[in-house]
Amino acid sequence: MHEQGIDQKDIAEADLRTRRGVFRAVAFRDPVDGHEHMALVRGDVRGREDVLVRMHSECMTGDIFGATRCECGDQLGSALDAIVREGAGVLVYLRGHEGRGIGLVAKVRTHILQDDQGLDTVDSATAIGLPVDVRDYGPAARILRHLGVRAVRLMSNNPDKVSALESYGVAVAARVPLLVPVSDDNIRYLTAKRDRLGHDLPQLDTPARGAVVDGAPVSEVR
Ligand SMILES: Nc1nc2c(ncn2[C@@H]2O[C@H](COP(=O)(O)OP(=O)(O)OP(=O)(O)O)[C@@H](O)[C@H]2O)c(=O)[nH]1
Ligand SMILES: [Zn+2]
Repeated sequence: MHEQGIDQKDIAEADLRTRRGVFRAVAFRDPVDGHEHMALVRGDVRGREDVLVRMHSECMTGDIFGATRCECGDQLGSALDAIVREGAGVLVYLRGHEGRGIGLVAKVRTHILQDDQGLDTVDSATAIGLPVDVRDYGPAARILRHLGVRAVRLMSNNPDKVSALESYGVAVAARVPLLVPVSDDNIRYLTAKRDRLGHDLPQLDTPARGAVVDGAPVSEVR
């Protein structure tokens, strides 16, 4: 099968100083989905088989405005901190993933149903005739290949993301939990992800809710 690479005209990179550290910011337009995505790269990742990687799905409410009903904003910060601690790694920020791929307006519609009718994150999507998850991880696989990453340690609590990335030919050496503390605001969302979507969220079981993990690569699974 012919494999589509990223054309030089569709990619540009520069150093980016952030509050969390300095990264190489690699902006690229994906040849398949046409979205502009960004990879933040730290350290030397080319040719390595143990690269700490986060594939982060765009969540405007959580990432930009710090909404507390989901844990996206905390995960974004924790993943960058983990990469800085590690000395090397890649965070791929994936556009077009808003609302697990249904878009921002539709996601906010699901919030209305969650708030007014008590539906969870799964039923609130299907209630408006939309799929629960239509994200494509091809762009992440293509930029990781472009960066010369040979295998990754994937920061995620979602086992499906491991198989999705592997289906694009990127080897996943391990899954690294990226757990944020449970709060009154996010407990409904986290519980639904565990019970309906099969995410591995052990912090929901610990009695000392809120005291757990900060995104450090605590223990690697598989
Ligand atoms: N449809 C919908 N999407 C949501 C909702 N809350 C958050 N999202 C989106 O969910 C995406 C993140 O996916 P999650 O299911 O939280 O987590 P994940 O990426 O599968 O797993 P992790 O790697 O462990 O973070 C982001 O794009 C959010 O915009 C919601 O209530 N409804
Ligand atoms: Zn979110």
